Amino acid sequence: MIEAVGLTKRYGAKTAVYNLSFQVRPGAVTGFLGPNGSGKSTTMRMILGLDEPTEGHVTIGGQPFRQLSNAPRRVGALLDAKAVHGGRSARQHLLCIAQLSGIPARRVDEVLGMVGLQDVAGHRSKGFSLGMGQRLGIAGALLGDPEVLLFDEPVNGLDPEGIHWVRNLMRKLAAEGRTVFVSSHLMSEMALTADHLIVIGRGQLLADMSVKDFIAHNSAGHALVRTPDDPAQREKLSKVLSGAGAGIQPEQDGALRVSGLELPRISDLAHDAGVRLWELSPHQASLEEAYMQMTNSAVDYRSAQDPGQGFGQAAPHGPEAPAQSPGRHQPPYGSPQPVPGMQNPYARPAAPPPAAEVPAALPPAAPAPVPAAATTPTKPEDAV
Ligand SMILES: Nc1ncnc2c1ncn2[C@@H]1O[C@H](COP(=O)(O)OP(=O)(O)OP(=O)(O)O)[C@@H](O)[C@H]1O
Repeated sequence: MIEAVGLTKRYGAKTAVYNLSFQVRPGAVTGFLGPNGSGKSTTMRMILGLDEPTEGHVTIGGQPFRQLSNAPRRVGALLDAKAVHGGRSARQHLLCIAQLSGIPARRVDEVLGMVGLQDVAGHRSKGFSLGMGQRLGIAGALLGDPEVLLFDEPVNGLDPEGIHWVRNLMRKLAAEGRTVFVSSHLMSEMALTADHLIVIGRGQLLADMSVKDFIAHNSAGHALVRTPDDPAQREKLSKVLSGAGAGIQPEQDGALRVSGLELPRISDLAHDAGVRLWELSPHQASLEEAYMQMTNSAVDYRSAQDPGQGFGQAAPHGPEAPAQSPGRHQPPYGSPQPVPGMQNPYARPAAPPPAAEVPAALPPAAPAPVPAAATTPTKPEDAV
């Protein structure tokens, strides 16, 4: 098991990770999610003893990585697939690691076979594609047959077959009882791969729960309502539903996105108003929508022209949905539910501040405010 307690990392004035506490348990794939620059790699480096925490600590099996006996056989990691001597062949690269770690040379051919690189084992890695490089990195992580595995963006650059293969590999490793911690930007992929999620934004913990609970707690479910193609009918229904407390958002195809009311109530109100419905369907937010909703204010680097802007946002009209009864899994067509015991430091305030403003809920020692997020598509350090 990996356990982080109050993990904080500051680089000068920049707080990359702030007060992170979580556990990564064996026998499951735990997805590590967060927008660019949210502190995922920094956290993984601290787990692996490559960076010293400013505050807090992190252990693997109860001990800091650097104090583990026989660490290469207990922990395997893929952090940066490009960190390979390009002049060496795949086999030579893995042999070097094996020799340094006291791992028998025969294991090299085993892992080359496991990742599908056996036919190019003698080729120099500088000629490898991005996907082949990822496979070589994964082979390096598997070399010591470790019980704890960390993968930073393992599907980066892989084709669909490769992504499918990584998914199955992660699940197989977890089924064998290993601790598997995987960071990814691909939400849809995490939905298929991970059992549990740890989500961070600007270095802080946003969620630590099962994939199922994450969607249920963070999705703003809504109903799609379609009337006959008559603006007067649509207008009439909008007024009636708004009057009953619903949030209404017109869709481009003429349908209405209705939040805050149960489907039967929408149906009854439409019937009482004499408006016929051609469609009344529930919409369950996907993991991607739930994630976008949660991290929306925690995105450091956003394109100035975001075609997905507005995606997953709360409906602009009407009051918030009434509080849901505890224990319900699916919020019925309302706003995201607060997660018990979990504070979202980036929760959207009632009147959203300008993009570059610091969210009001941020604690004093939180990461520094982000400069001009809406116009800075690249990391500040990239410009140096
Ligand atoms: N050595 C460093 N010196 C200064 N700042 C750093 C250093 N390493 C990371 N940072 C900053 O800390 C923050 C977190 O970076 P980190 O690479 O951990 O994020 P990430 O979630 O892995 O991002 P990405 O998904 O883009 O890889 C970023 O703002 C980054 O610029």
